[in-house]
Amino acid sequence: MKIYNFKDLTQQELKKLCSRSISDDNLVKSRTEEIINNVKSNGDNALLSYAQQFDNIELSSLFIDKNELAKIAKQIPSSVKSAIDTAYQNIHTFHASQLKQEDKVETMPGVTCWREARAIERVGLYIPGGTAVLPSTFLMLGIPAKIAGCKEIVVCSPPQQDGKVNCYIAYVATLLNIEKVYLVGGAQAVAAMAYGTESIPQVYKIFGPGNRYVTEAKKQVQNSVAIDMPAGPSEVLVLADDTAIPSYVAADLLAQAEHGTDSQSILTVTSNDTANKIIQEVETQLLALPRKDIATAAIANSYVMLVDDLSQGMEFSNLYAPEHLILATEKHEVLIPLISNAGSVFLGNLTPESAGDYASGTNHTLPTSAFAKAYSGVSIDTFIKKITFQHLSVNGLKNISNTVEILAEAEGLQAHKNAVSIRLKELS
Ligand SMILES: NC(=O)c1ccc[n+]([C@@H]2O[C@H](COP(=O)([O-])OP(=O)(O)OC[C@H]3O[C@@H](n4cnc5c(N)ncnc54)[C@H](O)[C@@H]3O)[C@@H](O)[C@H]2O)c1
Ligand SMILES: N[C@H](CO)Cc1c[nH]c[nH+]1
Ligand SMILES: [Zn+2]
Repeated sequence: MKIYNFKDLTQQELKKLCSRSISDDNLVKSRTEEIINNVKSNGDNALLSYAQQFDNIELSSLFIDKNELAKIAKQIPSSVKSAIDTAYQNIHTFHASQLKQEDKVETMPGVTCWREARAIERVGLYIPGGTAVLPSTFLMLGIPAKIAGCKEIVVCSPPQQDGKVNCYIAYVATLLNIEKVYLVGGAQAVAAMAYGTESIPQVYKIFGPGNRYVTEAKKQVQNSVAIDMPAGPSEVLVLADDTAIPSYVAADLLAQAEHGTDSQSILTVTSNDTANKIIQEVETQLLALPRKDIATAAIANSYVMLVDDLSQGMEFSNLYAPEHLILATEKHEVLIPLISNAGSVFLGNLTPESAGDYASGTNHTLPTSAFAKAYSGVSIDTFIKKITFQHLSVNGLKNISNTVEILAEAEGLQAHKNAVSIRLKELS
């Protein structure tokens, strides 16, 4: 891993190090555009031919229905079933706690304003399945969608080699009472949910992480459909000092590196000595990983940032705005107020990022590519809209009328003024 020293870098150099751009970004953009246009024009036929091209499978059906999902789900080993059940409970508990009704507010006597939440009626969930099938993502998206009360939940995930989904995905589908899982991956799945095809219903909002094609497609369809956020290749920034445990930090860096060759794991560290111990551990642990090649490529795409102290480390972290921030230090409490940009934060040496990936309860669908500067991770809020309401009593109308009439006149909008005056006249 290349080592940089924060205080030696110019603003321009820091900006470049924080950018997640990759040399073939333009190629991904144009291929994605082509895929979206093809799905728009050719619907299901385009989806079937992409399944052949990208997933090496000739599909006889574009979906698996509820009955078949229930049959496949029975193959799940009991240990995995109970791990999914525990994760389900924790994720459900944390997300259910986010459902809150807001108070009505009287802004002036007789003028009452409030907001009420309504679920987005039709949502589309993308469950990644290219380099690894992620039933955990199905839990992370399906549970809040159900709690929020979304009526129609469309689920897309790439097909397996047998033209079906695996038993973990099928089991989660049965837990969530999902009608169908569509066997479509990549940019084509996003296009299908954005515009609809003969088989796949058009939705109002698309959720879920994915590779660069999926994430680029979500960005490109935004003129027709809402999206949760850009949630692309996984990334982590670990901020470590001399109280960090090198083997733990190395394991955390590798956990995100094994997701994909374009993942990034950044070590921000207060001493050269700790940096070297951690790098050594990364090299050792890497050799034992089954996904060694993927993780090696991601580590080659990563780096170490040396900082003078933890607060300078936080300054860099806020610039980088990581999807995951791990504070590998005993002094994590005092750093919390300094965090301004991060998707999800893991505090202290005993809190591995994998806990949040699977089972602690927080959501693992999080903004990448520095979008943590402006977006939050998925939560109940992502699946609802908030509608504002207002009611004016007689007193309220009298109290507000003068202000509205003067402002309407100032804007030259006579009809706006009339809408108040006509009511006021009736009252006098
Ligand atoms: N940010 C988050 O919250 C979060 C959460 C979980 C996973 N992730 C990320 O999701 C990603 C999952 O990626 P994945 O690839 O394993 O699965 P994926 O399901 O996102 O993508 C697989 C699909 O990509 C398409 N594809 C593959 N190569 C293509 C090409 N050359 N041209 C066009 N389309 C192509 C295929 O249709 C394939 O079915 C990883 O990068 C992981 O780090 C992010
Ligand atoms: N780390 C991923 C989010 O970037 C989520 C995940 C799913 N499975 C394992 N990890
Ligand atoms: Zn992960």
